[in-house]
Amino acid sequence: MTKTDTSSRAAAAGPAAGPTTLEELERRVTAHRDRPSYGHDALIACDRLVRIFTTDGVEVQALQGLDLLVKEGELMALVGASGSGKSTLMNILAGLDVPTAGAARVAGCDLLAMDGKARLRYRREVVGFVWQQTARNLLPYLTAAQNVALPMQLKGRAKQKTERAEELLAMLGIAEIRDRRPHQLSGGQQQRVAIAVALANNPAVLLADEPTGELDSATGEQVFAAFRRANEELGTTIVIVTHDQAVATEVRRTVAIRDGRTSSEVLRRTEVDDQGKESLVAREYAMLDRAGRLQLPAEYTEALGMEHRVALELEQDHIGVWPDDAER
Ligand SMILES: Nc1ncnc2c1ncn2[C@@H]1O[C@H](COP(=O)(O)OP(=O)(O)OP(=O)(O)O)[C@@H](O)[C@H]1O
Repeated sequence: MTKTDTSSRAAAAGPAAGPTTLEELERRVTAHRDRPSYGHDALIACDRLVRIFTTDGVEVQALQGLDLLVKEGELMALVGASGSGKSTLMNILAGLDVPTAGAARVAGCDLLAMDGKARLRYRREVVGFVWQQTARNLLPYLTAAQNVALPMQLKGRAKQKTERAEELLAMLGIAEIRDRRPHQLSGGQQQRVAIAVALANNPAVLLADEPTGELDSATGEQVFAAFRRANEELGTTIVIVTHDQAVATEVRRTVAIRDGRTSSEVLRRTEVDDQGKESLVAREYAMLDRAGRLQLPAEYTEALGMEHRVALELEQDHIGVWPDDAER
């Protein structure tokens, strides 16, 4: 696609591309200037996030300008092929790693500007996390209730800790295992205790990296139900990285990451037909990044033989993308 190509086609596209008056231009400039900043109302806002790893002189760009907004109270899933950058993003959001460039803000905390003390407070109080490896989430010599109480003790909330630990275990349906140590629990029970631990200090965000990865599907469902419960009862914002199709399709929003960027999103909503029958409707969206770049799904471009150059047409309510017709 060349510039001339786009503008000549756009010029032919009718009213949307019609002549522009000075007033119209001024109005657009003012509207642009007065626009709220990117992600101003989001709880998690990643803006052109870059993470470059250098090992033995070789650079790997794990995140290549990733944009992501998550609203307060959302329960959403992140999916993507191995190596696409999911864990890198989660480690940054968890405050365990620092991005190379870009901006990332979680619950008002600037993840690039925090000093060591602020980072520690962030990890203890603002975010909670649940890892795939069940053993990584819990201390083996403490009981379930003691594991849940520990983060509160570290924060200096020793008084309420026993009561809150029991409340959380009960909410997640595992009150009866409070006095057992991790090795006396099933994988699913361990992950539910891990969720209670992560929720102990009432974090703004709960992050989970493949939390059902080591579990069979029935147990995975129970663990996912515990996340849903936490989201509904406590209003905690939850981001789950998953390969598990069942989890990915159970949430209202699934964001796909490809080559270190968010590439597409599936939104699901419940529709009620004339007979009052409910059904879940899913729609896939492509992501337009802040530089105006769009990743077209490979199966679409391959089906139409689109490779390097495509033709664009601006219409009143959509933009058309056509295979290259320059040589015809
Ligand atoms: N500490 C590191 N040092 C060097 N390269 C790294 C490091 N961590 C991640 N990478 C590289 O960055 C890219 C993204 O890795 P990441 O672990 O974020 O992917 P992922 O989507 O979580 O994959 P998976 O689903 O397999 O866990 C990969 O190419 C990986 O090899």
